[in-house]
Amino acid sequence: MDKARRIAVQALVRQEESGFANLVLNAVLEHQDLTGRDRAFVSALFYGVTERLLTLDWALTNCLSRPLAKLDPQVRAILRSGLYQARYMQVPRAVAVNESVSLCRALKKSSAAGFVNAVLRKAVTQDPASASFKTEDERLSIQYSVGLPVVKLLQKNYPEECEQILQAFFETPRVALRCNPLKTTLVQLTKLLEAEGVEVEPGWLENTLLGKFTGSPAATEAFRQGLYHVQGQASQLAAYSLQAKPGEKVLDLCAAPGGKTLTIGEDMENTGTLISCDAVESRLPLIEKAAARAGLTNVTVLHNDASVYQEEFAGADRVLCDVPCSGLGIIAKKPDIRYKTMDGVEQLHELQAKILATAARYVKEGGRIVYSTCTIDPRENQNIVRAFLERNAGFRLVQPPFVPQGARVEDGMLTLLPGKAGPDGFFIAIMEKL
Ligand SMILES: C[S@@+](CC[C@H](N)C(=O)[O-])C[C@H]1O[C@@H](n2cnc3c(N)ncnc32)[C@H](O)[C@@H]1O
Repeated sequence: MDKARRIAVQALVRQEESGFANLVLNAVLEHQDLTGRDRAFVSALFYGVTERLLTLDWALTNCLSRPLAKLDPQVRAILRSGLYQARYMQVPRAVAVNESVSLCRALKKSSAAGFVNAVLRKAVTQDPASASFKTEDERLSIQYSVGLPVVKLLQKNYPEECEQILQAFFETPRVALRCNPLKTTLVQLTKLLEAEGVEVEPGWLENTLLGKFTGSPAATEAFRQGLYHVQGQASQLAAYSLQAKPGEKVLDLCAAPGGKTLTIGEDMENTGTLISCDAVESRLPLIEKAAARAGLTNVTVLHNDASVYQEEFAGADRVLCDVPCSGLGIIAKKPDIRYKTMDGVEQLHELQAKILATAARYVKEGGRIVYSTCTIDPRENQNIVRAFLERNAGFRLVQPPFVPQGARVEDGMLTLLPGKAGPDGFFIAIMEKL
């Protein structure tokens, strides 16, 4: 475990210097010879610290006479990881403190050992739930470890639900799976997964299962055989909302890594034409591999910018615009999003509007567009769709084919709030061309 703690600290230092949590952790773990248990510990500690960063830093700052930012990066990471273990990992306080002190020595920071010991002993007693803050936004930000820009946005748009949403960002739900009806049935898949030790229960939609895995959901024999793919229930609902039929021409304009492409291709019973594109070329093999594993041969994967018109896409029956977005609905899965500044959102709104406007030129009469995001910022959702409909009188909103319990429907537009309607925040609008 000593090695696991050291590697987690190295990953935390690396993350402060650059980049996305998952990329940093994968890079750090790549060349390490660790047992499965140690690997899981590194991952839990690294993601846990990332997830609780503002709370941890608040507690540490209360026990320091100089700014946390001025400390040596390794010492800072040791303090954060020691405090996280004591507060959130059921590691006894004395063990978390002593291991952190030993880590100082192992990382040649012996001069900081006494300091780390003293700060951690004090910091473990700090609790934001019983502390007082200048404003309610500040309390929510520290207690739920979400940056102020995101807290303000949630408070403004969802004053009643804000705290419930923030709480939901800490929850780890069962893994949602989409059964591949081209290769198996739900009954067969259930049996196979249970035989592999996975507990399952039915999900919202006909081919959905919720699984409790002990390891990776991509490590089962059933997964290798392409009998299912992993896809959040809200995401499955977005693909289902397209109601793609066999033999049709369907476009998935922002498709990587391909989750919705698979669901749509299966709904089309592997017939017709499904054009699956993404603007990031390096992500296209993800779609290709997933489609091959699922046994789909009706998918054409293309490198394409969805905001630029392509003549060959015209005459489509259905178009999915699962546009790039701020991702505020999936914070539980991507802890980096907690600390988004929301700078540059206007450019994102422009791109989203352009993709939808371009999609509208592809769809034929009686066909439909699904516009979806994994965010709950109305500026990326309702505002984009309403502005589009104002400019395009030939389209109308269609009621969703399934409304999960707790979801909101406004003029047919569906909003799922985390903790209210499933674990993920999501937006789905279905528009039909008259
Ligand atoms: C929300 S993700 C799509 C998830 C995917 N639909 C799925 O279910 O697996 C958005 C995708 O849009 C892509 N993207 C960003 N800008 C784009 C653009 N201008 N045109 C097409 N794709 C774009 C990103 O690379 C990213 O893969």
